[in-house]
Amino acid sequence: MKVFATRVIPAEGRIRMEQAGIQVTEWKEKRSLSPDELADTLKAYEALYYAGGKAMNRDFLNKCSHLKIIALMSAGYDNIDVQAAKEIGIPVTNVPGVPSKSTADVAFLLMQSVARKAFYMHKRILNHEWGFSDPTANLGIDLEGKTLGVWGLGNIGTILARRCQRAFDMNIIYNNRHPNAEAEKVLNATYVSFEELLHNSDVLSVHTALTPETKGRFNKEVFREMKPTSIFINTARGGIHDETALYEAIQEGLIWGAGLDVTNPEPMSPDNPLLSLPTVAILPHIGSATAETRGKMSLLAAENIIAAAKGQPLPSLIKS
Ligand SMILES: NC(=O)c1ccc[n+]([C@@H]2O[C@H](COP(=O)([O-])OP(=O)(O)OC[C@H]3O[C@@H](n4cnc5c(N)ncnc54)[C@H](O)[C@@H]3O)[C@@H](O)[C@H]2O)c1
Ligand SMILES: O=C(O)[C@H](O)CO
Repeated sequence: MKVFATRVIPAEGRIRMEQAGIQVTEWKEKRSLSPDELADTLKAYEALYYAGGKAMNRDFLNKCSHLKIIALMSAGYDNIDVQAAKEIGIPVTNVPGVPSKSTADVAFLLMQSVARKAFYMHKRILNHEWGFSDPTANLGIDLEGKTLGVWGLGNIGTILARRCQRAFDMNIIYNNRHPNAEAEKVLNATYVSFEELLHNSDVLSVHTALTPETKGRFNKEVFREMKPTSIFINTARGGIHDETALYEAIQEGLIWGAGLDVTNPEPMSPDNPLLSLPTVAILPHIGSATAETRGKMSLLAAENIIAAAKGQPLPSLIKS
């Protein structure tokens, strides 16, 4: 089988495929191929190893109906029309659960960074503005004993909740499509309505997928319902919050601050006013970016390709 990868992929995954006799070609340029360029390129391949790039809509998928598999090297699959792929007959796989710990760690990092204005303090040092002696200056917020609200208590939300409970003895509330009895038992978490989540969270962390239902959900009206001392965290997808509304909400004191690993669009413009706020911490979508996790993600995507080549059941086929 001949596989085209949309980026240079971690060696673990590439070597695994090569050992299985699969020929892997990687797109090595920094710019992403346009959908038309990618569709043209794929005429010479039987499988797509998607490690980032442009969104894959029905029109693109129709042009690639010969593919035996599209293997995503991500947990999220909002970048592809899975329903269209199913109708066209292209199986799509992802890497569910593999990036969860590393991504929960980034959410944990962001909430502490916002609570203590860490990114802003770093910028001040670079600007020769170290010298604060006033005991009322530089004040942050303690997280100990506060309430973490998780929107979407799945793989990542559950790990974050456990981290917060162990490190800061935080109380856990959550809202999910369905109550999660197992998590409630392990975390002593309480299921609440979306409105209660907004009203009662000191830190509100978003972990749902980006879907038509979650898109733009965190708008000005929603931020208005949150505590003025609360911290908004999003490591899921930038499309879930409205960035202008988020900026206004912090400026107007509707919430205390925000930590984002995902923005809308990506990359975020360096001129975005959010970047100038002391209680904001923004990272360039690095949730899964550790050597260990990226290696494991690349391996599971490779295993899916190998299974497709052998005509075996795919380890992590997206069914919906
Ligand atoms: N920043 C990163 O690098 C990074 C890494 C991995 C995943 N992600 C993102 O994080 C998301 C979550 O990943 P996960 O592995 O925890 O997924 P998951 O499927 O295990 O958990 C998502 C949870 O959200 C719930 N949910 C979905 N829609 C909802 C809604 N409208 N209201 C309430 N709850 C809803 C689901 O029931 C589920 O419990 C992914 O979809 C992906 O977009 C980001
Ligand atoms: O969904 C994921 O796994 C990450 O966001 C990387 O795309």
